[in-house]
Amino acid sequence: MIITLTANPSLDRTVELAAPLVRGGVQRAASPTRQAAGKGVNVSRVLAVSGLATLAILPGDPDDQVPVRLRLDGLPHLAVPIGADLRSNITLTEPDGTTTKINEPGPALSPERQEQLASAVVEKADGASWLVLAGSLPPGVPAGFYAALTARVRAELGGRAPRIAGDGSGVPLRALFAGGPEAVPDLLKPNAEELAELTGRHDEAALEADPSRAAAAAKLLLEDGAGAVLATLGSKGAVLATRAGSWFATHAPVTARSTVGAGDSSLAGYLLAHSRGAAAPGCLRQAVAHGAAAAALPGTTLPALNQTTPDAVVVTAL
Ligand SMILES: O=P(O)(O)OC[C@@]1(O)O[C@H](CO)[C@@H](O)[C@@H]1O
Repeated sequence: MIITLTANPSLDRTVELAAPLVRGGVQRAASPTRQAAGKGVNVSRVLAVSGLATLAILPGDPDDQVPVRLRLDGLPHLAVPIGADLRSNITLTEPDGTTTKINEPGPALSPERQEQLASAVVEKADGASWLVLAGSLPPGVPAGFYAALTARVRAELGGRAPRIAGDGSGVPLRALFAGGPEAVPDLLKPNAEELAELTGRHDEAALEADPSRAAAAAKLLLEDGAGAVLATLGSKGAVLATRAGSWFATHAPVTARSTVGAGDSSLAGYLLAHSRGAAAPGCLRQAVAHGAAAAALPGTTLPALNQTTPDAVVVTAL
């Protein structure tokens, strides 16, 4: 069982433009779609569609659009009521695959709601194989929320605690490394921008352009205690750094329609392969195959295992 926590879920609204975006103009949308989403929800969706047992934990009232859609979609989830509407995030895609995203802050979570969410996670994580802590934190939630939860899960569950993966950006990820060794995740999944921000090593473009630089930056996070770092590098592929070695993987070119959810799909691909006993290069291969398949799909549409092409991925040791 893989548990995901999305502290700040969203209703993702995607507008596919039939022509390039004209700022200040009026344009007609080709096909608007709405999907219950957020980083952890997306990871759970990819796992579920490929047959892995998963539970998505999130805040949300029973009649909110996000839990309502999750029920209709049949995705196993646990929504902790918060008495407020969840956010709606907007994605604009252009014909050349350019993806523009506008994310709302989300509703504030009171300390009482935060505790309800955290205790639901501790209860459900008991005996799970992985716990994924993913996405931004809504207003009112302290930056150290994921770090404190990681340490609490390990302290309360001891040997029954799952491995913990962190996926997201900015302050909550940095806090994982500031919270002492017991808060550092087993797996971290930054993109190039997040890796640059976390390590202060190079800028995003330099890391995307040069896998060895990305691996060197990822190794700094291993020195800080992370078990493994899966750094996604957009259309270039991804780097996996572990104590046993580092690898770079790249996929044959795909025509991108929307990159939303590509990173979440990569993480899910990694977890799928890991759950099936694959070694590190095999986990990286499936991560990149899932990321590429997601980029070729519209909006926040996410791929099943049989829509991915791991044979089109080349993995090299660094
Ligand atoms: O604002 P956050 O929590 O960082 O990211 C939220 C989000 O952009 O992440 C997913 C894609 O990774 C989308 O489904 C969702 O809208």
